[in-house]
Amino acid sequence: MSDRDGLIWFDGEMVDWREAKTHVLTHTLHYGMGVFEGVRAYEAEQGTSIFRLEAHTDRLFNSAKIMNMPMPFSKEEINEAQRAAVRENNLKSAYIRPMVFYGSEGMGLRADNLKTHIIVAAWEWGAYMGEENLQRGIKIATSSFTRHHVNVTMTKAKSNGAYMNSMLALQEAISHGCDEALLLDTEGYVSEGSGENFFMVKDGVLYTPELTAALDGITRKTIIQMAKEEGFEVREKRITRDEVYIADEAFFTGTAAEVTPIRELDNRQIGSGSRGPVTELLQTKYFDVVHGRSAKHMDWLTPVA
Ligand SMILES: Cc1[nH+]cc(COP(=O)(O)O)c(CN[C@@H](CCC(=O)O)C(=O)O)c1O
Repeated sequence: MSDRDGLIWFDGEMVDWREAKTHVLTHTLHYGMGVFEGVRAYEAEQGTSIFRLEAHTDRLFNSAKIMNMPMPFSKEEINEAQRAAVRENNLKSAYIRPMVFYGSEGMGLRADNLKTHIIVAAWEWGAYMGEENLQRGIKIATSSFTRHHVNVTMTKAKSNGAYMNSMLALQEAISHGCDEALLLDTEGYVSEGSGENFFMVKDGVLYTPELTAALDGITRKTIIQMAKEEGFEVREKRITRDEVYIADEAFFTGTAAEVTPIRELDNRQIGSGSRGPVTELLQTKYFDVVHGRSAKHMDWLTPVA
């Protein structure tokens, strides 16, 4: 990722991609206290536009507040930094990574006189789990790793260190021939994927876990609103893994994953074993909105030009 042409926004300046470096004694590198966002810009009718920019920036600031990290720039400055990162790199579509970290001003857990730094990088990043899986659906397995306890890791913050749990779960799933992991919470109920929120469909009703241990996903929020606009009932409830086994459809949502159908969990085929009709309808609606093809929700798109 480090050796490429381009520019990265770093503490208020656009710097050469290869020069956007930090010292090996950077505090966040050692202790993992940092917060980040995953945001997407899409080619749209009205030009390249960032999807739900303000919602992502709000969450970034909320994550920093939860971690008690002072923010040295305003929300408006970070919104503009994301627009600039896409625009200055001449990207037609992009995955955008704002990240807030403590620098090398000190070491140790006391975190005295540390300075908060912010970078915003943007690059081309296609379908998170492959174009073919957007239709075919993915194969997942229940993880042996439990999702964070809500009083151990602050799960409403998108914090750097929380993703060791995600990486361990995803690596385990891949080692067992699966595409993704499904993590249960500390009480054994379905929580979310390593980097996605979870939905299932049963008898025409959409179900998604109560947030508790899961990240308050912006795509989750978007799909819930779109589903209700289409007349579907959406219930947030405690879901058990065996309810997923006998579901009619299941899918993940996330900025990177977008709307990814799930065809199998723990060697049990879900419904038809490929993308279901409700999943397809919501996936199509989602892609129409992010590409500016839908009259609805144009306010969710922020042009970068
Ligand atoms: C744990 C987790 N849960 C749910 C979501 C969905 O949230 P939202 O993007 O607001 O709908 C994400 C985003 N995962 C990001 C990180 C992916 C990565 O590989 O890094 C993302 O999708 O950008 C998570 O990391």
